[in-house]
Amino acid sequence: MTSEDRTDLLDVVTPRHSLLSARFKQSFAYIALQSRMPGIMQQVINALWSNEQELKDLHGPEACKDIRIIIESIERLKKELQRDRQFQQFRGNEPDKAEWNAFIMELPHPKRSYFRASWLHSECYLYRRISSFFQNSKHLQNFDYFADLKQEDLKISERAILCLTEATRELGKNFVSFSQLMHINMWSNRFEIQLNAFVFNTPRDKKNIDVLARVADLDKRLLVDDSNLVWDCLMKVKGQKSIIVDYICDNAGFELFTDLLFIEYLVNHNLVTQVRMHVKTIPWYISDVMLHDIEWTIEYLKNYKSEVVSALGKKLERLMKEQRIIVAPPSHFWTGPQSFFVMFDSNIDLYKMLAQAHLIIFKGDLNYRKLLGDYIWDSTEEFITCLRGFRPANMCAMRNVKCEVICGLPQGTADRLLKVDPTWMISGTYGVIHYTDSLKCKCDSRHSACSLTQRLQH
Ligand SMILES: O=P(O)(O)OC[C@H]1O[C@](O)(CO)[C@@H](O)[C@@H]1O
Repeated sequence: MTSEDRTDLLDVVTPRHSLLSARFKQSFAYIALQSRMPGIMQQVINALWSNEQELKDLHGPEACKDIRIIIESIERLKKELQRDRQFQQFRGNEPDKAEWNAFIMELPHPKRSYFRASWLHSECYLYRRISSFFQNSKHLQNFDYFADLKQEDLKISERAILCLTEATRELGKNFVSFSQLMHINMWSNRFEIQLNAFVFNTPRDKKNIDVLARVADLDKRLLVDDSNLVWDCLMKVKGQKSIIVDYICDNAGFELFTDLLFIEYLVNHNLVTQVRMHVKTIPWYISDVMLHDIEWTIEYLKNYKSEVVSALGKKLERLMKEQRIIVAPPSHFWTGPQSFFVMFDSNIDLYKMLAQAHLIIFKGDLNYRKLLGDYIWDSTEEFITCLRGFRPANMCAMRNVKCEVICGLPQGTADRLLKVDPTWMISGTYGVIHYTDSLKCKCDSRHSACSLTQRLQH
C-alpha cells in the first residue's frame, strides 16, 4: 500500500471525544506521521554518519557493520510507515519485549497500523522500534543517537543559563518566587531556542536584567495556573520529616537545566526532603532525559566558565550525593505505549512507588497526553475527570500546548483562541499548570486505583 492508497483515511479534523490518530488527515497526528517521523528517522541516520569515526575508534572497525545494518533497518522502517503496515512483534533481547508484544497482540487488527492506530501507540512504537535496532546490535547498544542534539541545546543556551542562575540565587522562600520559578520551568518546555530568543535577548552587560519579569510577560499565555495550589500542597506538610516529590522529567538540554533549578529551590528551602527524578531508559522523543543526560548536564555546569554557574553545578552534585535529589530506579513504563490510567493494572510497583510521594510533577506534552489518554476531551472538562482514576498522589502537570489534547479551560476560551490563532493547540505558544489533590476524587470509590490509594494512605 502506498500513501496514495490510504483512501479510507478521513479528510477531517480530529472529532471531539475521540483518540488522536493519523486516521484524521487534518490532524497534527497525520502531519507528524506523514512528515515529521521520517525526518526524525533521517536524523538518527545522520547521527550515525557523523559519529562514525568516533564509534569506530571506540569499538573497532566492526562498528561499521552495525552502522550499516541499523541504517538499512531504519530505511525499511520508513517504508513500513509510509505503507501503513501493521506493527510487528519484537524478536530481540530487549528487557521490555514481553510487555510490548502482549500490548501489540491485544490491539484489534484495524488499530494495529501506523495511520489507523491511536497516534500515541504509533509514535511510541516507532521510537521503540528504532531503539530495538541499536539494542540488538553488537556494539551500539548504549549509543544515544539523540545525545548531540540534547547537548547542543544546552550549549546554545549559554546566556540564558547565566542569567537565570544569577537571577535565582537570592530567591526567598515565598509563593511569588516559587511560582516564578515554576513558570520558567513550564515555559522551558516550549521549543527552548525560542524561549532563549524571546527572553534572553538583552546583552549581558546590562547588569540588572530582570529575567524573571521578562518571563512574567509570557504568562499572559498561561491558560491555567494552579501554581498556588501546588504551593498550598507543599505548605500543608511544612516541616514534616519526609516529603517526597516524584518528578517525571521530559526534555534534556535547557529544559532539564530549569528542572534542576526548580528542584534545587525545592530542596534548598526544605519545601521537600527528597526529589526523585524519573527518566527514560532508551532514547525517546528526540530530547527526553536519560540518566547520562543528568550526569552530563551537572558536569557541564560544574565546568562552566562563570563562577556562579559552576557553583550551582557543584551544589547539584552534592545534593545528589546526599540523596536529596535522586534518579528513580529505571522503569520501562515511561517508554511504553500506555496511558497512565492503566498503570495500576499494568505496573503496580511503579504505581505504589508514586503513591509514596507527597506530590508528583509531570513535565511536558507527552506526559500530558498520557495523563489524558491522548483523547479529545471537552476543553472545559476537569483535570481530575480526564485522569480516569489515575491518582497515586497529589499531582501537577505542566506543559506547553503542542497537540490537540487539553482540559480544564474556562468556558469560551478554546473558541476564542481558535478565532485568534487556528494553530493555538500545536504552536507551543500557550501553557497550562494543572493541579489536583489526591483527596479530591469524584470517581466511584470502588475504582481499584482510588481504593488502593486510600489503603496506602490510611
Ligand atoms: O517534549 P514534549 O513536550 O513532551 O513534546 C513532545 C512533542 O512530541 C509530540 O508528541 C509530537 O511528536 C507532540 O505532542 C509534542 O510536540
